[in-house]
Amino acid sequence: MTATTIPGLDSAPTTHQGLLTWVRETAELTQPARIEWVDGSPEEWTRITDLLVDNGTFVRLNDAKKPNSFWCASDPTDVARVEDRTFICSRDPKDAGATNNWMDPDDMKAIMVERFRDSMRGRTMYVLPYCMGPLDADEPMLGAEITDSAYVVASMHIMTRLGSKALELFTKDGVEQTFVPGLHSIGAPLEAGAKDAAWPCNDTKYIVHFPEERLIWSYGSGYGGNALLGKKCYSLRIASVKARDEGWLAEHMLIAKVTSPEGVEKYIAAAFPSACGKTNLAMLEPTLPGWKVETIGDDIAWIRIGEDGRFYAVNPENGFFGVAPGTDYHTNPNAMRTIEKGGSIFTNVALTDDGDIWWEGIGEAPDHLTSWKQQDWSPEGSELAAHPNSRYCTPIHQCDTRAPEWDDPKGVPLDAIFFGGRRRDTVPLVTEARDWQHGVFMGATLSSETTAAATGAVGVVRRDPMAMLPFIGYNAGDYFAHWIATGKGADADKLPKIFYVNWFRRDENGAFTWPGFGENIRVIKWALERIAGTAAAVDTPIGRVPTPEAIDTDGLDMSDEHLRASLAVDVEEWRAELPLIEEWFDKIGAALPSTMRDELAALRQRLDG
Ligand SMILES: Nc1nc2c(ncn2[C@@H]2O[C@H](COP(=O)(O)OP(=O)(O)OP(=O)(O)O)[C@@H](O)[C@H]2O)c(=O)[nH]1
Ligand SMILES: O=C([O-])CC(=O)C(=O)O
Ligand SMILES: [Mn+2]
Repeated sequence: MTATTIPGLDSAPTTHQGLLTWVRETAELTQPARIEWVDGSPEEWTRITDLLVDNGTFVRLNDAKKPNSFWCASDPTDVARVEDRTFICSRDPKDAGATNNWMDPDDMKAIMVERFRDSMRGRTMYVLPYCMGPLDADEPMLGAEITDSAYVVASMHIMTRLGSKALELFTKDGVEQTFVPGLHSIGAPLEAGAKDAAWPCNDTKYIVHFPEERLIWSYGSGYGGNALLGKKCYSLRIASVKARDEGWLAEHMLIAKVTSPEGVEKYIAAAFPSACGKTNLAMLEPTLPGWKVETIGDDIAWIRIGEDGRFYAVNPENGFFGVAPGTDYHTNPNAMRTIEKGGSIFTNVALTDDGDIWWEGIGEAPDHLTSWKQQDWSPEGSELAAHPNSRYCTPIHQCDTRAPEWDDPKGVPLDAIFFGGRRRDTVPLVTEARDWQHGVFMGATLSSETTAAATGAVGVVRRDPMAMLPFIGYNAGDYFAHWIATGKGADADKLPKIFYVNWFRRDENGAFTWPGFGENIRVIKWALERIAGTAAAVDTPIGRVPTPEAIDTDGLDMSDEHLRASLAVDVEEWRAELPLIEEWFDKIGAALPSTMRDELAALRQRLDG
C-alpha cells in the first residue's frame, strides 16, 4: 500500500509539515491498516479502553470499587525496562560514554528500518501529539509518538498532556515548532483473520535514542518505560542531552513541598533509583504533628536556574506510574486515595474475583485470585500474585496532596536535593554534603541494590549516579562536569543543599533499622533545620551526620539501638567502598572531572586520618 491509500492519513488535524511528512513516511514503512490522530478527549479514552477490553488486553474493574479502571496482564516476558537493549546512538561513541550501550546511528537505523518494515500491518497506527510539562510554558516541550499499541494510547492519556491542546502548540504564530519524534512499534503485525494476542510484543527489543537528532525509536516492547516514550526516553535520556546543551538539568527526581508547623514552606527534590522510594516520599503522610508534604512530581524533575539564581524544578509528567507492591493505606495512603478515584490502569497486579485489584503488601490475601500470570492463585502457593514491578497508572490531578503550584510553568525553587539508594549496610540514614562539589561526588558515587524495575538480577549493588545510570543520554563523565558547572552558574548561597539518604539499612536479622515511609519526615525535618542552621550534626569522614538527639524521635516507636545503627558511620565499611568507587571512576575514564578524583582522595584521607 502506498501511504496515500491508508485510511486516516488525509484527516490530519494539523498543517505542521514536519509532523505530516514523518507520519506519511512512517506509514509507508510500517504499513498500518489505518491511521488515527489522538485527541486526548474523554470520549477517546472510553473508546480506546473499550477496544482494549474487547481485545482481551484489559479487564474492566468493578465500578463500585475502582470506577473507570482496568486490569491488565502483560506478556510474562515484557514486564520491565530492558537496560541491555537500550542504546544511545550518538555519532561519536565517546558521547555515549562507558555507561551506555552504543551503536553507530546509521548502522542502528539500517537494522531497525528492517524491523519496522511492515511491522504495523493489520494494526492501527496512532499518532499522539503531546506536551511534557505545562502547556502554558514559554517554550512548551512538545513530542509526538507514533505507536501501534492501544495500551500506550490509554497510558499516555494519563501520563502526559495529550492530544488537541498539545497539537495546537505545534504551530505558533504561523511558525512550525520543533518536537521530539518517537516511533514505537510492538513488532507484532496482525495477519488478516488471525486472532490478536492480549499483549502482542516481540522477543527482540530495541529502545534506541539518537541524541543529536532528538529522536527515539522503540521496538518490540509494550511496557512502561520502554513504550511510553514521553517518560524515560524523552524526559530523561533526550532531555538530559538538551539540558547539557542549554544549561539546565533533567533528573530522575521527585519534587515535593514541605511545610513546617510554623508555616515555613520549602521545596525539595530527591533522586532515588527505580523502585527505591520516590513515589512514596513525594506523597509522604508525615507522622510528625503539624507537618505537611504536598506532591509536585514523583519521578522526573526538569531544573532550570531562575533569574534570581535559584534552582527551579518542573514536573514534566501528568500522572503517576507507581510501583504497586508494598503500597497500602499504612505505607502510602495518598497513592491509595488517588487510585481509588478511578481512571486508572493496573498492570501485572492480581485480580480479585469481585473485580478489584490485589498485590503483596496491600493487606490480607483473599482465598482466590487471578495472578499477574493469569493463573489461579491461592495464599497456600509459593508464587507471587503480583509481579514485583507491577504498576498503577493514575492521573496526578486526582491526588489530594498535589501542591497548587504543581502545574506552574516557572517551577518551584529548590531548597534541598536528596540522593538516596537501597543499601543494607554502609550508607547511613542521612548525610549532609560539605559543599556543592562534595554533594556532586555523593551523587556521582551513589550506589544501590538493583530492583525488579529493570530486567536482570535483583539485589546486586551497583553505582547508580544521581539515580540516572539507565537514563543519562550522554557520557556520564560529562554529566558530572555538567552538574559541577550548573552549580557554578547558580548563585552560590542560593544553591540547594545536598543530602544523601538510605531508608533501607538492615540489622543482623535482616530487618530494616529505620521504619521509613511517613517517619521519613523526621529526616527531612533535620535536613531543613540544617539549612536553617538550627540542628546539630557531627562531622564524619563522609560528611555531616545527625547526632541521635538531633533527630526528632517524639512519638517514634523504635529502639535506641536501631536509631544508632541507622545513623552509624562505619569506617571499615567505607574503606571497603573506596576500591569500588575507584573502579567506577576508572570505568568512566577520561571524561571524569578531576574534581571527582580530588573528592575521592580527600575521602580516603579523612577515612585514614
Ligand atoms: N522499607 C522501606 N521501603 C520503602 C520506603 N519507601 C518506599 N519503599 C518501598 O520501596 C518500593 C518502591 O517505592 P516507590 O516509592 O514506588 O519507588 P520509586 O523510586 O518511585 O520507583 P520507580 O517508580 O520505579 O522510579 C515500594 O515497594 C515501597 O513500598 C521506605 O521508606 N522504607
Ligand atoms: O520506566 C518504567 O518502566 C518505570 C519506572 O518509572 C522506572 O523504572 O523508573
Ligand atoms: Mn515511582
